[in-house]
Amino acid sequence: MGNEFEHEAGHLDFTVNFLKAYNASLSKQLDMTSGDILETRKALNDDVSNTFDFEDGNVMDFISMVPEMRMTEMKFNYIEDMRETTERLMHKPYFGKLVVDGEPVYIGGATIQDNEHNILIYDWRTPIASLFYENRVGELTYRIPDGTKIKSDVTLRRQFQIEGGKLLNMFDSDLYIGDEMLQQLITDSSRSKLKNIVATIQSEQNIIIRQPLNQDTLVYGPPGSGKTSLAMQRIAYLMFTYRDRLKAENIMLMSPNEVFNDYVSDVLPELGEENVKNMTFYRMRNAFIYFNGRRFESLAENIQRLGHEDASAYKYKTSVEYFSHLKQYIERLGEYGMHFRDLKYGGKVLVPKELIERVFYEDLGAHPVTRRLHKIYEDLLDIYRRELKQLTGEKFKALDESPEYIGEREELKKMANDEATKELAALHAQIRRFRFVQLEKVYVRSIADKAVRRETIENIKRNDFKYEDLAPMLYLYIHIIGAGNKKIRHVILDEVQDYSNIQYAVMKDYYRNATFTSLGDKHQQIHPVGSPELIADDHHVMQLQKSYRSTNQINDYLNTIVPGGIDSVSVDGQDVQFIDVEDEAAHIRSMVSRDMPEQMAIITPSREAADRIFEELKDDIPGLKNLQEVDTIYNQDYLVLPYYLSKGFEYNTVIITESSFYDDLPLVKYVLASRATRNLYLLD
Ligand SMILES: Nc1ncnc2c1ncn2[C@@H]1O[C@H](COP(=O)(O)OP(=O)(O)OP(=O)(O)O)[C@@H](O)[C@H]1O
Repeated sequence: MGNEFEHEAGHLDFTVNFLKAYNASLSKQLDMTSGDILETRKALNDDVSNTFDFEDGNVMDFISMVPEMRMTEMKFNYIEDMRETTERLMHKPYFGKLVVDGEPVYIGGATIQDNEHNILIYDWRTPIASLFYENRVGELTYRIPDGTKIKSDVTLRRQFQIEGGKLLNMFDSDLYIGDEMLQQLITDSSRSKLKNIVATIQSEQNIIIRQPLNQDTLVYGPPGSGKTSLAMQRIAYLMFTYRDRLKAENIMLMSPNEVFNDYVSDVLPELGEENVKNMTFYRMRNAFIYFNGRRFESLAENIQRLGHEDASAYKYKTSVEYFSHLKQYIERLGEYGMHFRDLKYGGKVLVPKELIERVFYEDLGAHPVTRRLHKIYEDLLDIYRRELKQLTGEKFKALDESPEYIGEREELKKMANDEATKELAALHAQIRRFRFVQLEKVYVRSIADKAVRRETIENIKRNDFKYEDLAPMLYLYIHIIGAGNKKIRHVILDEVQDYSNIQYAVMKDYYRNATFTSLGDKHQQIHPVGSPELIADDHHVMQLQKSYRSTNQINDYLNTIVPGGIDSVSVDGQDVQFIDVEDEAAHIRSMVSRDMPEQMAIITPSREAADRIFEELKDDIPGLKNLQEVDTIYNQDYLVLPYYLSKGFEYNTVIITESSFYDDLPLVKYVLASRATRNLYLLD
């Protein structure tokens, strides 16, 4: 082994030196290329005057220079990318090695070739690197992009611990007896944000990461099984494997809340990739200008309200029965059930709703519903344009005749047009936003339950839309008026159990060019009511079993809440502490004065309780932050937060206050307790 270690240390030195030299030469090339770009730009400035002149031919000069400029800039970007990659790799060129059919294969963060095109390092996402994540040696196979399986004889699998370009340790796993690197990572709680797991991806996780792009995948797994980590690794894998057609702007990460995006934001840059787009279900409504000015309850407000209010409307609107009723209702809208609003302007009705209805059902009756509405939209825009023209004419005449306005005719015309446009802005907006369709009424009529319907009407009158109204209303909009984002090709959706079937359908139908990777855990329910299980028969469903986050003691406790939920792959720690206290703040104060944890989350049963305990502790715990519903920045080691904001995160130490609050909400308790990596305290 001693010799082997020296041999590997020597190989590492060689690789690091190569990377350093490569990096230096790239920096030089970069200077030269940026010089070229500056020169071309200067030449352009000198040769082609600012005012293009076709006669002079300088427009043609300009056009002829474009391809060259583009080539130079592409070259610049490529060199810049490679320079960044070599910079990143210099500190840790690789983390693993295989010997495949007698040849060494080093695996790291990017593929690097030497001057003779020998591959020094294989990117972890290349097909052959997949063998590394089988976590064993022997006769193994991997798949190449055309689907062919390649049989290989793997005689060595080695993991390296490398820091600052120096080899610290290495482990051979010729027989899989446990992953020492993984154990070391599990005990590392030095960072508060999610980290990448590229060096220790487990074989069941590897299969999920490498699922093909063209299918919908649904992954279930217990707390700590790496779902969020996989989501991020999978994005990196997809961007690499399908790089010719999938860029960061084509991938959407659907997050459970706004802070979550910040929590995961380090992973992709660390893997050398750009962060992708992000969205929450609640934020999706902003893309529908119809709903501007409508106030929808947020998810956090919904959770708090339904903690103590009757939830029958919520249950009805998230039910599978209502969803199938809604779909049937939409199908019949072509014959009856559409509702319209008068198109009004300045207190007078310009186009009465009866007329719109007649055009919709009679004149355009042969077309699909969405087509009919778009035809009406065009007709109404024509009417708007006519009104604008007429009003502009009247205004112009008035200005022209007024002795106060002396100006050029063109100036007066513009003034008249501006004034008329302003006056008709509300009319224009009604049309542009499709407000002539009375979507609220269509929605209300789709509700078969009388009591729920009555309650919904009252809420709508007060402009008080509930969270559970959002999904059916967006669904109606998408299917009646039509809306969608065609640019997104893949959606990664975390915490899938938190979405109802209607919500899921809204996302699928809105991102209609995208396939989905959805991940979640049926047992992690933070909502007091929850939603029926997702029906996703057409998805490729996969199940994770093992959990890597919490100590065995915490996992044992979690298994008392959901028996058999977790297969713990972890380390031992201290027992879970159940503590009866008079004064929770005083207890926490004395706890941290004895021993300040590296990170800590104090999780409370409500916003009020969070505010209270924060006030009591803020002077004792420097840097303590009271996490808010609207926060978008996660970066904090000491947090107080109400339970419904804790989704997806993890902390070295978790203190759950007023823990008996969750006695009737065992699945909420399950989520909160599973946030702890090392120490869990349940106070009461
Ligand atoms: N293969 C792995 N190697 C190292 N660490 C891992 C691995 N898989 C998961 N982890 C670690 O386990 C912890 C839990 O991972 P993650 O948050 O991705 O799980 P999750 O399934 O999304 O959890 P939850 O459903 O509870 O939110 C993280 O600290 C992550 O780094």
